[in-house]
Order: sequence, then C-alpha cells, then structure tokens
Amino acid sequence: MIRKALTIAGSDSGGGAGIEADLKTFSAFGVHGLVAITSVTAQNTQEVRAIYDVTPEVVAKQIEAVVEDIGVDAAKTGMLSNAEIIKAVAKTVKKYDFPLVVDPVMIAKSGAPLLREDAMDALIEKIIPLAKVVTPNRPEAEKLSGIKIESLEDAKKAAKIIVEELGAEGAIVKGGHLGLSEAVDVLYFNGEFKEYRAPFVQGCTHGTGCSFSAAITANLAKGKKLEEAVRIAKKFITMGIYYGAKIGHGHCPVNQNAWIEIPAEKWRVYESLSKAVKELLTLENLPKYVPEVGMNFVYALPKLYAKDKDDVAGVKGRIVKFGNTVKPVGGIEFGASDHLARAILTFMEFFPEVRSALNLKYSEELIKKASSLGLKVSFYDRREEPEEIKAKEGGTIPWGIKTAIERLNDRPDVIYHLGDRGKEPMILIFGESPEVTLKKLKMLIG
Ligand SMILES: Nc1ncnc2c1ncn2[C@@H]1O[C@H](COP(=O)(O)OP(=O)(O)OP(=O)(O)O)[C@@H](O)[C@H]1O
Ligand SMILES: Cc1ncc(COP(=O)(O)O)c(N)n1
Repeated sequence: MIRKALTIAGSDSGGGAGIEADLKTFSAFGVHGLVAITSVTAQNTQEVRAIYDVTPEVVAKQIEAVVEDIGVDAAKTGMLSNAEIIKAVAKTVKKYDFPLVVDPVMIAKSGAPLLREDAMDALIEKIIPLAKVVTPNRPEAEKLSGIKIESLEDAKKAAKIIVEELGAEGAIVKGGHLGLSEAVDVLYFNGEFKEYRAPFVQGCTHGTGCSFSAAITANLAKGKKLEEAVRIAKKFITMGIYYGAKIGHGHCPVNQNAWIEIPAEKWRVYESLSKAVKELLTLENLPKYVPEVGMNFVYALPKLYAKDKDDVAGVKGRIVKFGNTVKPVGGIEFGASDHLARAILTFMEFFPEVRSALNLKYSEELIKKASSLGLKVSFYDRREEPEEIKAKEGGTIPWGIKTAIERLNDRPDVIYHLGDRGKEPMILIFGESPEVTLKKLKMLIG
C-alpha cells in the first residue's frame, strides 16, 4: 500500500525549498506526494525575484481534488503568503481529518518575506490550532510566542506557549538558528518536552525547514508516532545538509537524495569490492607482492558522498601473508582503511572519477614494467615532506599523493614512494572501480 502526503506550499523555481523540496523529501521516504500550490516564486539560491500568489479558490480546489480522489494520509503547510490563502486553507483542511504539520514559513533564507505582515494574525488564529505539530525556527517561534529566544530554556517556553496558548497539539522549536555547537530542537507534545540533538554541520541549508517538516509529514503518513517521525526527520535533515550539493552562488540546497542514495551506493560499493577482492585472492603470484604491513584494496562512495574514511570501504585488518598464501583478516567494511582511504580521498580531489586503490610491495622491476605497459607512473619522496606536514598526524599521504599528481601534471595509474626510516617503500595502483584497479594489477604482476 502506498502512502500519500500532501504539501500546501509555494514553488521555488530553484528547486531548493518549498513544494520542490517537499516532493523530493516525500519521494525519499517512498511516499506519494500531492501538491496544492499557494504561490509561484521566481527564486534561486541567492534571491526571490518575484512572487505570484494563486487565488484562494484554486488553492482550496487543489486540496479538495486530491483528497476526494486519491486520499491524504498526512499533510503539511509551508509558504501560505497571504491572509486569504490562509483562510481558504484552514476552511478546506478542517473538512478532513488527516494530521497537519505546520511549518510557519515567514522569511526565506535569502531574506525575502514569504508571508505578508498582515497575515500573521490569520496564521495564528486559523492555522496553528489545526496543527498536529508546528515547526518554527527561532525567529518564527519568537513571532508566534511573543517571547525572545536566547537559550534552550527560552525555546521550551516558546514551544509550550504555542501549544497551550495558541492551540496546536505539538510544537517543535528548531535550533538551527540558536548558534549552539549542536543543532538542538525541542518538541513539546502531550505535556512533555523531548530534545532532538545532532552535530551542527557545515553544508547546504536552503530548504532545511521545508525538508524537515516534509520528512515529519511523510513519516506521519507512514503511520509513525510524532516523536518517532521527528527522530527520523532529524537524521534525514542532518544528512541532507552535510551531503548537500554546492550548486548556485548563494545558499545551496539540502540534498534529500542522500537518504536513499548513500545506502544504495554503499551496497553497490560493497558488492563490487567484494567481487574484486575475491578475484584478487585467487591470483597465483600475489603473495610475492604483499607488503610487510599488509595490502588493502579500497573503493570510495561517489565524490558527493566521499567526505571521510567512513565513506571508503576496505578490507578490515588488511590482506596479509599467511605462509605461502594470503588471507584477508576481516571482511569488507566502511571505515576499515586509514592510509589508503586518505590516499583515495586526496586523489578524488583531483580526479573524482577515480574511486578505487590498492597497495603493493615496491619493486623497481614493477615500476619499469608499468611504464613499459603505458601506465602513467608518478612518485613522491618522503624525505622531501615539509616539516610542518610531517608534524601533523595523517598529513604525509595527502601531501604525497598531491605531490605525485602535480609532478606528473596528469592522471596517474600508479604512484610509488621509496620509503623512509621505518617506512616501507610502496606502490599504489588507482582505478575508477575495483574492477579497473584489479585489471591494472593483473597487467603488472600477471
Ligand atoms: N548547520 C546545521 N547542522 C545541523 N542541523 C541543522 C543545521 N541547520 C539547521 N539544522 C537543523 O535543520 C532543521 C531545520 O532547521 P532550521 O532552523 O534551519 O529551519 P528553518 O530556518 O525553518 O529552515 P528554512 O530557512 O529552510 O525554512 C532543524 O532540525 C535544525 O536543527
Ligand atoms: C517557496 C518557498 N517556501 C519556503 C522557503 C523557505 O526556505 P529557505 O528559508 O530555506 O529559503 C522558500 N525560500 N521558498
């Protein structure tokens, strides 16, 4: 059975906020999205250039049309723009009994007003009392509650006022604007407070409020309890901000796809690397080339999602010599590699399409062979590493890979270094996928 969620909101031509963000969010949760457009905005990541409000009658008709034929399991409101639209929405929504999430959108991230000054009373009187939950940010909560919010305690007071005095069933005051080290949201519902915490991340924040309230709506549509819906929405929004795509010249938009793409890509990476490692272990003369420190074989998520070592899969405990054979110590895991993960993440800063690498014991003969086969080879010399980088934990590999790439001024297939005191010389092979990397290895040692 497919669940249906309705968004009653404005359109953002930049696809970052409003209806567009809501639909992408519904989709990410596998919920069928329905829309009642209140206003068409000409908008990008920098500014709102024009606002054209739909007539209240047409807004109401959109809601009726979808409820009466398709059915609505939960709905949300976003930009309502003016008092007439607010009244029409309230009158229409009242006829039905689906839970309503109210995101009291007032001002866009770019600073443009999205609710007329004279519509505030109508919002408070007509819409707030219909809400299962209201989701104001700090400035919106200040307007609704009439109190100044400077701390978590103030946020709690405001949430309580919105419920007890304005008549919403629940209120969640968001902490994105509180300036704390964590993004803390407080929910007041059923006479109790609940806090939702996530690390404050650098990323893309256009459309956070819309996507967060849409995620709550989608999960209510799926039958989740409000507290659970908020918990999931919080995880969803943190991920969407962190993995946002840097498009446009202003506030870049949340990436709702991260929620479904990351698990899907992780599975693809896992499968592809598992297959390649299995084949690697069957190579007859491999033991000869396994370094003393062991060998690893890594594959990173696509560039947008490859931020740190946890976004790179590798062999847990590496592949080690075992008598005359080789053995993987553990299975394929994300975060299993440290050195090679840093190498591939640095490589991807130059060539994002190259997502896989493995390391081999150094031999001069292999390097000669690589060149004679037409593979592009570069190197770095650990003795040339600047002191300030040496002093920094984990700085050598990124410096080395960068140095080798800049030296070649091209995309290398192979990078080697001759070691240093206590450091074994090493060869690294790079490829777009584990399959390609393995092919290069087979050319070399086959
Ligand atoms: N930089 C950040 N890192 C982590 N979480 C954040 C960040 N910014 C906002 N959030 C979270 O995102 C959700 C939306 O909060 P925010 O306060 O940004 O909403 P908003 O101002 O209504 O958004 P919008 O301006 O898009 O309408 C909340 O859960 C908030 O805690
Ligand atoms: C149509 C529409 N609805 C809502 C927002 C708020 O989102 P943000 O504060 O991230 O700009 C917006 N900019 N446009």
